[in-house]
Amino acid sequence: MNIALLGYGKMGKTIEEIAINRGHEIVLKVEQDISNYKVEENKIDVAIDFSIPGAAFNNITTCFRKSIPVVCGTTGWLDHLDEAKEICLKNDSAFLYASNFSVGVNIFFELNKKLASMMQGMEDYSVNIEEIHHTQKLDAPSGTAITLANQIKEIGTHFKGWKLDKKEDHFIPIFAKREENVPGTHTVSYVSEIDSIEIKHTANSRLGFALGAVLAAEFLHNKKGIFSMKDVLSGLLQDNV
Ligand SMILES: NC(=O)c1ccc[n+]([C@@H]2O[C@H](COP(=O)([O-])OP(=O)(O)OC[C@H]3O[C@@H](n4cnc5c(N)ncnc54)[C@H](O)[C@@H]3O)[C@@H](O)[C@H]2O)c1
Ligand SMILES: O=C(O)C1=N[C@H](C(=O)O)CCC1
Repeated sequence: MNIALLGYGKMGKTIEEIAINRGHEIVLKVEQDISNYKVEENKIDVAIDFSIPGAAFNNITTCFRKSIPVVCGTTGWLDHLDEAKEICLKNDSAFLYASNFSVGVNIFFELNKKLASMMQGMEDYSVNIEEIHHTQKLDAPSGTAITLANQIKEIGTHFKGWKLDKKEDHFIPIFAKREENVPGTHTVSYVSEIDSIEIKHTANSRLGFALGAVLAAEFLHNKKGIFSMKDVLSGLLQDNV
């Protein structure tokens, strides 16, 4: 498969390594405004965007208008996600967005939903989310923490949303910490006076994110429409998802 990398930073480089190992070719690397590149000259099968919040929407929709399917992992631009999906469908293209491509985190998402259902009505417990990432990260809270909070909100209907770094009635607090060289750690805690229940995912490197993104690109090749990591992993996480 011919892959375009939109963003060639920490993730772009890790994805390149895995894609080549899996027999794919990187035919384009976009590192600045996409209008400076001759995208159509490269016979791209799938584009993978891990860029910056301010560039993702333009990168992605430029590809849709050229009928190039896009896998996107860039976080911090979700206000425009629905618009991007509309542009994808209008142009008969394909799109797969995930706040986190790691298989382990996608299992963790399912555990989060299960635990949130079990904790419904347990009024002695209050929930909070902590995310820890490296100090270069541009957005806070992480996209993954937002996904976790939205999952809890959908199940615990009394929640109105989430708040960053503060506790407020009817909102799920997300505490964002930045520490050198941390690829990504997420903890969901339910705390009462008597005890605490925690589920935690720790990424030991960026390889899991990158492998998931390449698996998603392989899945999206020759497809049309909007997909999620659940579609990619449905065979793998068979019974319980
Ligand atoms: N979904 C996931 O699984 C997942 C995992 C890791 C990181 N991320 C997200 O991916 C994004 C990138 O992460 P990273 O660690 O590689 O960051 P990074 O800072 O290492 O790399 C970003 C790259 O984008 C480039 N860039 C700047 N402007 C651009 C433009 N207009 N078009 C294309 N590229 C441009 C920069 O030069 C830089 O090299 C972040 O939003 C991060 O949150 C998501
Ligand atoms: O390194 C990052 O930046 C990461 N971003 C994603 C997020 O915001 O959830 C996934 C984890 C790593």
